[in-house]
Amino acid sequence: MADVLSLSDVSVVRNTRPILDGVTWEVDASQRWVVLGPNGAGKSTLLALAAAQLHPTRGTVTVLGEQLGRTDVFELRPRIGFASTATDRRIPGSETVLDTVMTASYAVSGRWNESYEDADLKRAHDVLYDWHLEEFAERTFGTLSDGERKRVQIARAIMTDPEVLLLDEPSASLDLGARERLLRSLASYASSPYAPAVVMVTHHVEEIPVGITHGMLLRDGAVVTAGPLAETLTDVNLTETFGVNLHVTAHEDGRYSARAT
Ligand SMILES: Nc1ncnc2c1ncn2[C@@H]1O[C@H](COP(=O)(O)OP(=O)(O)OP(=O)(O)O)[C@@H](O)[C@H]1O
Repeated sequence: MADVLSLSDVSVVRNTRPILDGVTWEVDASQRWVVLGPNGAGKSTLLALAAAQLHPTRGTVTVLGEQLGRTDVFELRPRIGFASTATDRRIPGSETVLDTVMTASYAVSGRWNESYEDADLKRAHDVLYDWHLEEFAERTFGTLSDGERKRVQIARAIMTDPEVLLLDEPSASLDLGARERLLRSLASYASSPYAPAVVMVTHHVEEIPVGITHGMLLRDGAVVTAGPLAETLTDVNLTETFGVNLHVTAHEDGRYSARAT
């Protein structure tokens, strides 16, 4: 069994409709995955299962060796780094960037009465430095641009040294410069031998950072294909996934682009 994520014939049904349908997937600690698919394909639902935020209707989901439904998710969640639009909404706008990142140690949003260790403070400053956020440490989260907020969310997700990092559309809504800077930071993170397994969701092959090793293409809640990235990102697979004739180009620097034919 894969040591990070293992899904066996998993379905999630809402209003009698399967929004994930018979998904089987294994993720190892050494792998960095991208999940691609059109709007409504079920990507965020898949990530919510991996983040132990959701239980499957059918099938089994094992996260970091713990089977959902048979484990205390409140003990499991601190081992998972998760950044998504939903986690963004939970961060109070009045919180400083430093506190936003540091409160991750206590799996809370919003500083209250926790007492922080010096080690937490040092770790938070190190993470802010790595994600080019030092100058924002005392700024409040609500005053940041979209790109800065995305970086803070990722910094918060990795503050606790998670065993798996899950990122839902980390570069959505960013301008070109902010997207490229973020992709460079993600590539540098993903290429570290000390980084945990990474799973990121995106709509665009242009948003896949260098260093991603595996890909899953999802359409209508079902896996079109999954495996090593270069084998997954083919014209035929992308065309089937997105429902338009697509041509994908693998660039020499490890990035991808795609356009309709
Ligand atoms: N609680 C729910 N009740 C009913 N339908 C839901 C629920 N949650 C999600 N869905 C539906 O399930 C489908 C998959 O949603 P999901 O957010 O996982 O897709 P996605 O691939 O992440 O989409 P997007 O790219 O647009 O963010 C969508 O059609 C969505 O409307």
